[in-house]
Amino acid sequence: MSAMSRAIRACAATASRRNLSVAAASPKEASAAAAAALVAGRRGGSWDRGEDGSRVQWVFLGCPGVGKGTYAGRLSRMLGVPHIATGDLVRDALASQGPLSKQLAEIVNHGKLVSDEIIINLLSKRLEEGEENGELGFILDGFPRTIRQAEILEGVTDIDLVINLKLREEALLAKCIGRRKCSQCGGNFNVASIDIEGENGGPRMYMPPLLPPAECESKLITRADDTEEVVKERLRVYHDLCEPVEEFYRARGKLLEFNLPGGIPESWPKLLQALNIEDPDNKRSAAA
Ligand SMILES: Nc1ncnc2c1ncn2[C@@H]1O[C@H](COP(=O)(O)OP(=O)(O)O)[C@@H](O)[C@H]1O
Repeated sequence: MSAMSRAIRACAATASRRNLSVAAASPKEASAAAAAALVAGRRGGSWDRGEDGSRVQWVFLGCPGVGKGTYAGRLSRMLGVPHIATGDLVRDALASQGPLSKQLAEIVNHGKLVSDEIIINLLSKRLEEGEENGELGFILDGFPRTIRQAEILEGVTDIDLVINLKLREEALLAKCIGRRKCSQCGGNFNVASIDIEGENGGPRMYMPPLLPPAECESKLITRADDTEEVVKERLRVYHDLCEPVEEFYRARGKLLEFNLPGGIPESWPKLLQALNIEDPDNKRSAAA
């Protein structure tokens, strides 16, 4: 049995143990309206884990630097489902110094995609661990990234919704290069200050830096693949290999396109609105 088929079997076994069904028939037509209706009609507008055992099984798509990790992480904490980022799984494997580590460094530090086999193995393992810990549902970030990965996922799970985050290309490179992480507390920051003129009379886009607190300042690290050259290659790879995945889900009526209007304070409430999730900050201020 090939590594790939073992991985598919592992993925399929995980899915069936988790009682996931094979994707139900979905509308054939590409349509943002279909995705919007999907969001609006879902459990009376609530995405909380339902009493019927239904749960969030979402995917985040989007170019490097768009903010998938930030928004997927926030939603995961809000909805109580795990945020599974395949980039993090890859970085953990890289840091582990195991036999895979050297092979991965060669690929990742050149901005290329890891093979479908490796990534599905890492993901299957992560899902199995989650299952052992009683996890339900997931928000996937950075997977699927190829049509083959999307087909495998579609064969073993019923993805509810795919959120495609979009940001103007000029901002993406600056955002990647500006990323910093505190090596001690793990906090994510960004030193880039983005201020771009509006397109065709549209609004100007301002994204202020997200600076670290003083105690983190001397402990900041930059990802090895966040150099200008590697980010440009990652963006190229995204357009070539990952953009067709957007079309894959668009054709199944699962894609919700979301254009980020600016930084987190501006974008987060609008994203919640697009997802038909009540903003807990509004709830709190209404109750006060
Ligand atoms: N689904 C995937 N398929 C193949 N490679 C992946 C996948 N997810 C992550 N990787 C590898 O890990 C790297 C980092 O991923 P990620 O943190 O998601 O970066 P990005 O900021 O480019 O979205 C990618 O450049 C790629 O080498």
